[in-house]
Amino acid sequence: MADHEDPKTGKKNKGTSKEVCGYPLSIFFIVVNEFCERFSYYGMRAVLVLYFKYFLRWDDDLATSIYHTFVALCYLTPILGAIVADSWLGKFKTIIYLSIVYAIGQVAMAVSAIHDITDTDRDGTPNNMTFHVVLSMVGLFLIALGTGGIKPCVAAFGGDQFGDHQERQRRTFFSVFYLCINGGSLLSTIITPILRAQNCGIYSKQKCYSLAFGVPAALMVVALVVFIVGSGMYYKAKPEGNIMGDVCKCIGFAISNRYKHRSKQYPSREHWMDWAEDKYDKLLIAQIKMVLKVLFLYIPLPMFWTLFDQKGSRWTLQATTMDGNFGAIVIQPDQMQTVNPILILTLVPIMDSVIYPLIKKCGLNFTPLKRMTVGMFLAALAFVCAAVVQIEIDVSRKHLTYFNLTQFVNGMNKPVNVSTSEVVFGQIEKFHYSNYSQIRNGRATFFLQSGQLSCAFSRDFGFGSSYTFFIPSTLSLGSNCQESITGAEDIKPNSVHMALQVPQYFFITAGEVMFSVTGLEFSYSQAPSNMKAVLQAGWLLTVAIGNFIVLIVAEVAKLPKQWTEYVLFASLLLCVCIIFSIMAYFYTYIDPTEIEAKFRRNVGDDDDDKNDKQRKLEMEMMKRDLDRSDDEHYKGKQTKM
Ligand SMILES: N[C@@H](Cc1ccccc1)C(=O)N[C@@H](Cc1ccccc1)C(=O)O
Repeated sequence: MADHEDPKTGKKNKGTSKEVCGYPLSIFFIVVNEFCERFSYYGMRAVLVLYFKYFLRWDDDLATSIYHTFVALCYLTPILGAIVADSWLGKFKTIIYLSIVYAIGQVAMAVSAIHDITDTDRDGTPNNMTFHVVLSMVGLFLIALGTGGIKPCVAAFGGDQFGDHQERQRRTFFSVFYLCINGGSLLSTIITPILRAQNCGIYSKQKCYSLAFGVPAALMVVALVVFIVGSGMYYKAKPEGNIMGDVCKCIGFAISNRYKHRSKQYPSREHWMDWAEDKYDKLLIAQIKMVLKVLFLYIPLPMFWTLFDQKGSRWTLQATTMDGNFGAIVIQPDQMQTVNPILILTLVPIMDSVIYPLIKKCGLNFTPLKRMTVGMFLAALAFVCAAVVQIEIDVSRKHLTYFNLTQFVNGMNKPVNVSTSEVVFGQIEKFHYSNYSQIRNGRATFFLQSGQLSCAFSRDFGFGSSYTFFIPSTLSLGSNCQESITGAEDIKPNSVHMALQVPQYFFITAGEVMFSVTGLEFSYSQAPSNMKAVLQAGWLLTVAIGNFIVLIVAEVAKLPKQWTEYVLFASLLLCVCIIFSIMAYFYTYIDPTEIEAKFRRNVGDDDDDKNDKQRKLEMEMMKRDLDRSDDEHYKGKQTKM
């Protein structure tokens, strides 16, 4: 791509690569890269807990804690990636290097799941579990570093490809980007569990975790290759030195200088950051003000993610107490989560092409911060729906889980062994009964074996039901178990249907579209040019904090009824939403490029005395614009909430 120099800013122009329908061709490679990367991440995550539980043989508590620690790490590492990108390597190289780390991590996970490597006695189970545990932990650490590290860079790098004249296209890009994330995650959350359920192995056949991790690993390699192929077409903004170090030093100097001049004899300055002017460049101070303004606005945001991320935990647990029978198909509780990406794929185009233009036609200025406020409100509404569904479940609930309890009574004059592919009832002595065992809902096949007698029968199980099966005394070699074995329903299945969760999924996803898609673009558009990735990382940090709040609130509140916890979260978000709307009201949108350009121009004009007055005036205006949120001066370009 040929970069052109902007005579005003002195910087390389972007948005000048080959264009297709007004979009830079380079973004095609970026969105395909994101699709493959998200496939890789969500696909691996979908089977991770089961890998811990069934392959590494950890208990539920350990599996859950390591899983959440991994997810939290994935949202903390963006800061690292952003600092490396903005201060040292630039976004392009950071994405390449960290993608390699990421792919190595995925391959390590796939290798760690090959049981044959240490299965020396060839019984189908690994003999050196330490090898598998260590390799998978190393793999997960590399993945967290890779996925988190590149996350703020890819979105910001995509935004960088657009020129100033392509603001509308850039907004559409962030929507398409979000669609790709959800397309990739939807496919992978459907495919990897299917791959896991296959049997594979050299000496003995086991559930194929290596394939379930191997395919995401391959997709990560594809993501990297696609990104490299687009290399010649990208606009690559150069990193501007250790910007984070400069920012910290500048803030530190402003604070200490302000403290040194605390006496009343010194005139006050408009903004506390202005105390850094004695030593630091005005442009850097202006850029720091821009970042601080946005970061201040971020303070209430973690509460949104606190509610959002409970889809995967609380809502899935809620689904386990519901009836997932949809006639032709039976939906498992964890499969309900795919409703989110499905709705995203439908709602993003509807919002972009119908709802937002319609609102605009009605003369309403639906600014990004207004959208985010509405998004928060919708998420709170989703939790009100979840509370109503929970009350419905509590009223009608017969049983606590989506497993069904099943026992056998052996009426034969000899012992019998009963098992399914997942559960072993063990040997039931003659005229005895077995303990209750948990059977998954849906269709289950039981295998009976007693001496020469061997037969099977299948039954459908409703959610949360309990059954007793009678093995008749007449059962003998050649009997048809399907007909001979009778069952009695001790407890009726759950009666509240999983479809009732659809409204809460709808509201939380509509909220996500308004909040998350908009926030992603807002974080990009309001960041100074040299801190785009840093602000993306700040945005992702709100996700990490939101996840910690879930743990804290659930631990501290310890409410006896689940529905009251949902109401508590809805109320908290509603309060936060009101606070955010007030903060947003006082926020003035800025155009960082324009402000930076003016600062640069003024530095360039330094020795031009004729422009001195004009320069001073412009600088004052820009400073005022950054300092005072009620400033209406740049009304054309910069609007309020
Ligand atoms: N809607 C989610 C993807 C998802 C897919 C399957 C189950 C649950 C979620 C999404 O778009 N995620 C984005 C943005 C995001 C959202 C929450 C926390 C961090 C980022 C993503 O980049 O993964």
